[in-house]
Amino acid sequence: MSAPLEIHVARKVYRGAEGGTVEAVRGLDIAVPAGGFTALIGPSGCGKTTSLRILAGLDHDYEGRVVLAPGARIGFVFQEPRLLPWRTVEENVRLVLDDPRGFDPGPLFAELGLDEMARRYPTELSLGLARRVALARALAIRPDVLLLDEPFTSLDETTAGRLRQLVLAAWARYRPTTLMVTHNVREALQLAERIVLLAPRPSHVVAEIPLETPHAERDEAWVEARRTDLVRAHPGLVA
Ligand SMILES: Nc1ncnc2c1ncn2[C@@H]1O[C@H](COP(=O)(O)OP(=O)(O)OP(=O)(O)O)[C@@H](O)[C@H]1O
Repeated sequence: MSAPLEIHVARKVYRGAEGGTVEAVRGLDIAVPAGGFTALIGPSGCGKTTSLRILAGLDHDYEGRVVLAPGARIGFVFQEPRLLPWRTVEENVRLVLDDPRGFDPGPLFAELGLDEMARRYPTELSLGLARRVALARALAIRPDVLLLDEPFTSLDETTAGRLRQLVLAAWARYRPTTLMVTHNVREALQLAERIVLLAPRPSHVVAEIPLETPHAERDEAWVEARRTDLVRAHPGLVA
């Protein structure tokens, strides 16, 4: 199942312990249609993670609103895998489920190349495998909404490429409404149906770029041509 999502943040301010403030977001409005895949790109520190946390209901201290279907299930893949080291891979995934006993990890683990890993502990995994487990944990709840916070950073290009294909395949199969934060324009061009570009802090939307070309037709030449267009159109924001 998919559910549309909207986030409207008039203002989000962080207050430091010593009284200082950081205005992270001002006038941000993003909507993702049900089953869509949107990539969120913006300069470092502009408020992307802040926006995902607000969407996921992890931060209520802001002016604005989030619109989600009642009861929508949200899967969140954080920047770091955040696995419990004293639990096995399978236990880490079961932990987030309402009905862990009714869950058969077989098909999902096979799809993500994790079937040999179920009984391992997170410390035995490479970062790429740990990221796959984090993705499995997010998908296991059959999310209506999938939030991905730079899920491929710090991976070598081969591992990142494989994980991108797994994310794309999972999105195509289950069609959760997906919002992915990334710094990587090529990655956004490969995966998303739309790119939303954010301004430097306090973030707001600068441009929305629809990507209508079918994924199968997005070869390297297409990605490079679109990236060059974006760099020209938004110098300083897209590298
Ligand atoms: N808990 C906090 N307390 C104070 N300031 C914070 C806190 N969390 C984030 N900030 C500040 O708010 C701004 C936005 O942070 P956020 O992590 O959302 O940015 P981001 O776009 O995700 O960054 P990056 O691309 O580097 O991951 C930054 O200037 C950050 O330093």
